Amino acid sequence: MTRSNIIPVPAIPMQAGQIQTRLIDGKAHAARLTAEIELEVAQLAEKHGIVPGLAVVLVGNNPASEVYVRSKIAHTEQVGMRSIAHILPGSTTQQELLSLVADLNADPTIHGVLVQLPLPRGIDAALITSAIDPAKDVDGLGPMNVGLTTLGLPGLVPCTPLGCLLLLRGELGSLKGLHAVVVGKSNLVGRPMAQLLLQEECTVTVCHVATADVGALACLADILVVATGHKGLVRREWIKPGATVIDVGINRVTTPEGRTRLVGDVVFDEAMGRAGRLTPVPGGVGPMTIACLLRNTLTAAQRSLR
Ligand SMILES: Nc1nc2c(c(=O)[nH]1)N[C@@H](CN(C=O)c1ccc(C(=O)N[C@@H](CCC(=O)O)C(=O)O)cc1)CN2
Ligand SMILES: [Mg+2]
Repeated sequence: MTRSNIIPVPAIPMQAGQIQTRLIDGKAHAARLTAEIELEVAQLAEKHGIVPGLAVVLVGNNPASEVYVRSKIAHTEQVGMRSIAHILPGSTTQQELLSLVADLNADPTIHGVLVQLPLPRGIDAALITSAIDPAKDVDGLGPMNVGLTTLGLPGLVPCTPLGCLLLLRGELGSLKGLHAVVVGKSNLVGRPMAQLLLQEECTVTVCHVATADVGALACLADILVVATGHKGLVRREWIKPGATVIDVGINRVTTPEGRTRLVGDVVFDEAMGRAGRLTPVPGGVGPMTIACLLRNTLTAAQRSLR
């Protein structure tokens, strides 16, 4: 290369004390994981003649859930697994749903069962997730898998926190001794996330809606995981310079031009130049949720051979 074909790149002005934030590419991490899964699915078919089967149950017509379910089905089939969709009307009763779950539990061609959340009013989500056979509970949300995750024993780990953990391990290596602050205590993300980080020998602080000064705790974190569903919650001062920030929030906002776009719980522009590493929304945690669902479905099928 001669000097003449080096195109000068305009310098991006960095303020004093600013950090060059590395964006965590969730799509790339998920693509690597998915490629491994695809190989293992082929091996399972070749050696044992088994094709993992995933039953996806959607009740009602929540537009976001419809998108996620379509995406789950498409990704399942892309890696060579089978997916069986049960799309039920919003009028479905709890008893009808329990009866479907019982049928899926008894079906030997189904290795994974998931019921998309949220469920319509009148259906007790905890009752439904508890009814899924723990060996097929690929969302890891039933009491047996929650218990196994808490004890650090091999079960099925909830997809979003597992995805966050794989991103953190992939980016940072060992997490031992790091201070992790988890903001949010949902069954889907916050609680299992805290347990997984504890398993990695992090020092874990969990903040939630009743925590007095979340910012004062958040800014002590080497790893900050935010899963609250409140857009704009995490401002620059909440982030310790150089911290790794995992933004699990997915909030739909309308731009002044009338378009819808997704934002996280972290004010992205303020986190840039402050965090050491940051997951974008979209393209951060979301793709890993789907990849981990595939991982859990494959694991459930592999374990069914034992
Ligand atoms: N039974 C379950 N219900 C729900 C879960 C779950 O893990 N199990 N998680 C969420 C929704 N969810 C999967 O179900 C999910 C959310 C987001 C994404 C994702 O890929 N997001 C993209 C953006 C996609 C978009 O444009 O909307 C991203 O962040 O890049 C995947 C899965 C609640 N319910
Ligand atoms: Mg994301």
